[in-house]
Amino acid sequence: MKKRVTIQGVAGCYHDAAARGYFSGEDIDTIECDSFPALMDALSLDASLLGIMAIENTIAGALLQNHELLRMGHALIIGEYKMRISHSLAALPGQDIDELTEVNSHPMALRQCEQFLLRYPAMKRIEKFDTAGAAREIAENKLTGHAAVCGEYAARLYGLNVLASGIETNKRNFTRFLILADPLVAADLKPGEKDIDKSSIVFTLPHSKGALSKVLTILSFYDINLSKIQSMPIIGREWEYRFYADLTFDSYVRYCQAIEAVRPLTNELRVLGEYVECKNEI
Ligand SMILES: O=C(O)C(=O)C[C@]1(C(=O)O)C=C[C@@H](O)C=C1
Repeated sequence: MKKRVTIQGVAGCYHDAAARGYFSGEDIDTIECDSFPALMDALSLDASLLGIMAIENTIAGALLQNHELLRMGHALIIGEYKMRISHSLAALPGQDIDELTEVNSHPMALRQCEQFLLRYPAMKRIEKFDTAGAAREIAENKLTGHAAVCGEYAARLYGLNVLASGIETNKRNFTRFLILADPLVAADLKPGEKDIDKSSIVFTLPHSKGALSKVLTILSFYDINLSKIQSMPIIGREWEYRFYADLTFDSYVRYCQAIEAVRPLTNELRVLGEYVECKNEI
């Protein structure tokens, strides 16, 4: 059966491209959603849907709210995809860069182009729900004076003219996306144990001396590499934090042992998914 993947954004956005990249060789349908919470709602209403969600970018940093959405939702991570993001400035054909008064895009995309945009103070930055959506709106409503920060593919798809390309602050601009599925579907699509080499977990810690250090020491004892750790404040429990960690490892058995060893030292430990690390970084 053809896979249906919910994306944040409209046709031509980076989520669309990442979904097609992850499932390359397969004919998939992408389902448009206008926000990350809407994407999670769509996943919880239809267990047959898959989802794709950006989680961090090498220039703009983590999408913090998406960590919380993952924790609160019931979908599991079944894979990840890292994609090079290259932005263009696109406007209606015939428009000159000096005529532009407004630039529209996804907040993460605007942040990734900060230095380029600083050169054009006359252009007011307006956040939109996605890059391709911003391009489509300009094209459909014939908005002169407006530009979109979007991918070249989106500019072409909606008939806009590219005024500048490669406008991201740093060329090493990558976004990491997570592939999500309902737990029942995840059980079917999940890689075999010998292929799993990455896991994402979330936990809280008691407020005691060395609590985090003890967890990290145990992980290291089991040869688990901590590829990322992100803390988030716990709302309602002032100055307490929740930790999101990505673990990479060679042995699934050792990883399972490590999880059981750290469990008694943590509170509310939850495995958000076990999957194959994406190696297409460069
Ligand atoms: O607006 C888009 O095209 C998206 O897919 C969103 C998004 C994001 O959420 O970070 C995806 C990748 C880029 O980092 C910029 C924007």
